[in-house]
Amino acid sequence: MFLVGLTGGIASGKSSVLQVFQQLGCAVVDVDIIARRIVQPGRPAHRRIVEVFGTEVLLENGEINRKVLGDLIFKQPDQRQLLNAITHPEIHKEMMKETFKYFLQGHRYVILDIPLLFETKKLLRYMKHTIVVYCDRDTQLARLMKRNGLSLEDAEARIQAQLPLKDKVRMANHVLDNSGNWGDTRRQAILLHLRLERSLEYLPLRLSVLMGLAGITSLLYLLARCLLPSP
Ligand SMILES: CC(C)(COP(=O)(O)OP(=O)(O)OC[C@H]1O[C@@H](n2cnc3c(N)ncnc32)[C@H](O)[C@@H]1O)[C@@H](O)C(=O)NCCC(=O)NCCS
Ligand SMILES: Nc1ncnc2c1ncn2[C@@H]1O[C@H](COP(=O)(O)OP(=O)(O)OP(=O)(O)O)[C@@H](O)[C@H]1O
Repeated sequence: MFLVGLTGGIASGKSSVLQVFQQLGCAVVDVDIIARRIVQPGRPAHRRIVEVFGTEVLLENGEINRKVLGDLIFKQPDQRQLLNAITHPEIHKEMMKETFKYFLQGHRYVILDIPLLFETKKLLRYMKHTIVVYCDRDTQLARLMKRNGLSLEDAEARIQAQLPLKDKVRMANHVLDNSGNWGDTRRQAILLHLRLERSLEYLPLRLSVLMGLAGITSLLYLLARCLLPSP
């Protein structure tokens, strides 16, 4: 089994693209969903968040007030680091569990949507392929403001909290341009899926060619030893 890391910028279209892969039958892991699960009341990360950030970041029902915590951490890098230090180890544990479950189910590869794949770099070494979902900055800003109902200032703060998307494009093996209409992005994702599948077929083929070559070499060696007179 191999792993494919899907990443991009905030609101660049990662979740939408992940859904396409899921519809095509791929095993997918969505880190944003895991990040929401591990901060539910009663979980260790929830307790740590309240200890560090206080009860001001809670809703009346005890759940995390994501708007308040978001406004805090996207504007203050030191606060963001504190939150990352609490949540990331828990997120990684859950990610590994979900990926292992897919491995046991016999999936040959898993696509993981990891927003901070290139920022934290920790998980990069496990990825055979990396995909960046890109869109130009104005489109990203407009989609983020619309989806989250954010002001220009708040949306810009969220984009600034991550590496520039253009840098991520340079680091990726595959890039999906989601600046245009959704149909176009969907087509790009389907084509990439076919390429990934082909690379899977290629692997066993390459392995059998190598094993065949090794077999022929050993055979020739044995023949040479039998036929040639010993010194
Ligand atoms: C700050 C929180 C409460 C804001 O919640 P909100 O519902 O508004 O956003 P959501 O969780 O849907 O995340 C939306 C996007 O924000 C970006 N983002 C989230 N956390 C971070 C972070 N710590 N640093 C930079 N970008 C981030 C990602 O692109 C993510 O896809 C939440 O994002 C959170 O708990 N973040 C810490 C966990 C984390 O690092 N998640 C990112 C995946 S590793
Ligand atoms: N090609 C497109 N045309 C128009 N709207 C789009 C397109 N792609 C995505 N969107 C919209 O842009 C918003 C962001 O998309 P999406 O949630 O998939 O991004 P994301 O990268 O997963 O975001 P986040 O980083 O916050 O998790 C959504 O409201 C989505 O419906």
